[in-house]
Amino acid sequence: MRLPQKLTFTKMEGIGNDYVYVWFEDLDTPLTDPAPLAIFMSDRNYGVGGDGLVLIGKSKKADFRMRMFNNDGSEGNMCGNASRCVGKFLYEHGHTGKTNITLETKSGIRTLELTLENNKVASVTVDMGRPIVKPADIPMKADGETFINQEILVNGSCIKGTGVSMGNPHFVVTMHDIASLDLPAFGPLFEYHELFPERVNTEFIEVLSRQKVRMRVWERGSGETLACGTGACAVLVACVLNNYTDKKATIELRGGELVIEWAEDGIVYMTGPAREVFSGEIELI
Ligand SMILES: N[C@H](CCC[C@H](N)C(=O)O)C(=O)O
Repeated sequence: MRLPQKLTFTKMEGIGNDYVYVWFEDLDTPLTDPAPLAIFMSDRNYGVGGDGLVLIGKSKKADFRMRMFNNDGSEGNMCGNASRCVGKFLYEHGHTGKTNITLETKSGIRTLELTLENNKVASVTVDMGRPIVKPADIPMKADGETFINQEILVNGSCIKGTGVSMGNPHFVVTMHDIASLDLPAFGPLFEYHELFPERVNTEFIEVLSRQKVRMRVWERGSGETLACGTGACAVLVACVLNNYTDKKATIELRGGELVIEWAEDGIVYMTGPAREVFSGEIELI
């Protein structure tokens, strides 16, 4: 099935992590390789503009399915901010009347709990699954059962960090004054570090209290974004493993705040807003 000449899209953002959303009835057949479409649609000069592209469609295993692509065209296994926006899109564009939706992702089936205000989706709570901390499964080229506050050599400097996967790989680094970090220079040194065979999303954090953490993120495949949902979850998990915070905390990101809880059932829950910016139609070049 070929791509249509014109594509209807919806631009949405989850605390500033903005993606272009496209509904495809069947996510397997419409595109042989979605990467070029993701690169074009994400382009802030020649396309719609965003941190990436999210395709939404029907699923054989859950209510719906999403596939997300970073703005370099690489496919991510899970996207926390996008999953909240998908919930809002599905409800407000008439694809469902349910406020409890199951969503098939590359990292497993997630549950979305929509909170309505005046029949609009005000916030969404997502079951983000169980964190993975064994280095081989993150994946990281390191032995052992965990990689907690251990050193890696970055550009000649020893940097301590904690490895966590939320379906996608994360490395959490505690620093002073993250606002002054030159992320465009520093971020790629982690993203392409030899320790991470599938690259990595890196979070740089300041612990403000046992209930609040400030973070910036350099995302695999998208660079610095204003927010990263899976990253916020990885930060909470890393902070609990290092006894920096309680098992529920507010994560302050450049684009806004997320409440993350690592519950007694072992699942990490993320709660936050989702917003539709505009919809439109674009001629594919
Ligand atoms: N760049 C990530 C995917 C997007 C994650 C982030 N935007 C989120 O909200 O979780 C990766 O390649 O693993």
